Amino acid sequence: MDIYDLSSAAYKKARRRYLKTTKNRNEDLDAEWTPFRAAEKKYKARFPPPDLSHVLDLTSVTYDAETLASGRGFYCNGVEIRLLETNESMSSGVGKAFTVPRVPGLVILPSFVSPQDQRRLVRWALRDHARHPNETNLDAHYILPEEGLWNAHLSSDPPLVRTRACTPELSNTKSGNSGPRQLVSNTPTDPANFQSMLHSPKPLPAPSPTVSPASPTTLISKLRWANIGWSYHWGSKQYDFTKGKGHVDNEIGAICKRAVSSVDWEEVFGQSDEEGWSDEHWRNWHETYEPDAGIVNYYQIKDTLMAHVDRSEVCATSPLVSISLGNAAIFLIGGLTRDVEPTVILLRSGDVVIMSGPACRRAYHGVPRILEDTLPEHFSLKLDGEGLSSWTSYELYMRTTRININVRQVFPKGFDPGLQVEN
Ligand SMILES: O=C(O)CCC(=O)C(=O)O
Ligand SMILES: [Fe+2]
Repeated sequence: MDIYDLSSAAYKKARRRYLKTTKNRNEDLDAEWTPFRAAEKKYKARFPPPDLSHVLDLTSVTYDAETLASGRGFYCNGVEIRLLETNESMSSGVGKAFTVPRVPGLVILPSFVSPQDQRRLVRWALRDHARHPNETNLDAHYILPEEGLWNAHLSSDPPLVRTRACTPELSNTKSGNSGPRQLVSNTPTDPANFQSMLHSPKPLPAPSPTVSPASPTTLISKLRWANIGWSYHWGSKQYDFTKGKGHVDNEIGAICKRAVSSVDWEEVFGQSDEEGWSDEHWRNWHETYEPDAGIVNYYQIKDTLMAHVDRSEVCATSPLVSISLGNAAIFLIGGLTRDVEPTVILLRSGDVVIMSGPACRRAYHGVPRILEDTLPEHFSLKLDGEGLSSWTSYELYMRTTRININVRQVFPKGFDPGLQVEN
């Protein structure tokens, strides 16, 4: 038949028809997509590269005294924002706090963490935190080295990291029997487990006896998260309080508290007419805020975090503080459903985002894109009082990485979950 002759008119006609219907089908699919999904798709696309002209970039924002005196919001790349702290002269956004009226309760503090502190936090996240007793995504499969994965990776004679399934002496122990956690075994799109959506295009190996021992250097590139404080159970999407209250690093806690107390919450509440905002508890955040849980996310350049809501905390309105380090990211934040068009925000190294109050704490958000080659210069420079050689391996890792330290408060301050917990 003519249709099998690639040069025939019949074939060409059929191909035109096929392309047309496929295009229509794709357009139908696009039409079904929620605004949130459409934005994810747009910013995730490698080609053509996304247009960033509608992305809120607070380090480049400028404003004048007149605008500020008027008390009105002003626009950055089409996104309405308000400045919380007053400043008399024309100034840049660095060192200030901004709100986004479309997302009541969202506060952004550009460059809140100094370059030195950013590097300290990177060291902490890799060397001190991604190791026992803090759970990581790798624990499902591997018995991570006693000295920590990062130290093993740097060692001149790195040990091979053994797998759980291949370790006979552990197979009868409680942890051996409990099997690998569900997180890594879920497919990236499994809605039962949002953190599984933090994925690379090459998914982590499924937990099975066939997982092979690996070098610490290979595993470092597969590190995706490490738990902070109260242990989170990914299968049930609940905190597992029986595991005891894990420690929240003092410096992390201090940065989060400093961020929360640097904000004039009266002003934030005053901008919103949302029901419940006048509640005393929220007004007194700066006094009652005490972070007790969280996660460190380690994104490689092609990783994404799909739309989700962090709803497991008992304190449904207490601030969630999120610190960005390394390469910049596109952060989307919408509303209570995926039908709300998200605001698109560029998060750079050192930026702190606070998600607070009933609307913002239950808003869908996600990270569809890490922007390659956006590691700030201060990650490559020699900083005073810090040995350059010891920093080089961190810089190398960070060239293709974004780290996000995401800190929450599960319980109101002083609340005792009333469990017999092991420490
Ligand atoms: O990486 C980010 O900026 C956000 C991470 C996040 O939303 C989460 O860990 O729940
Ligand atoms: Fe989140």
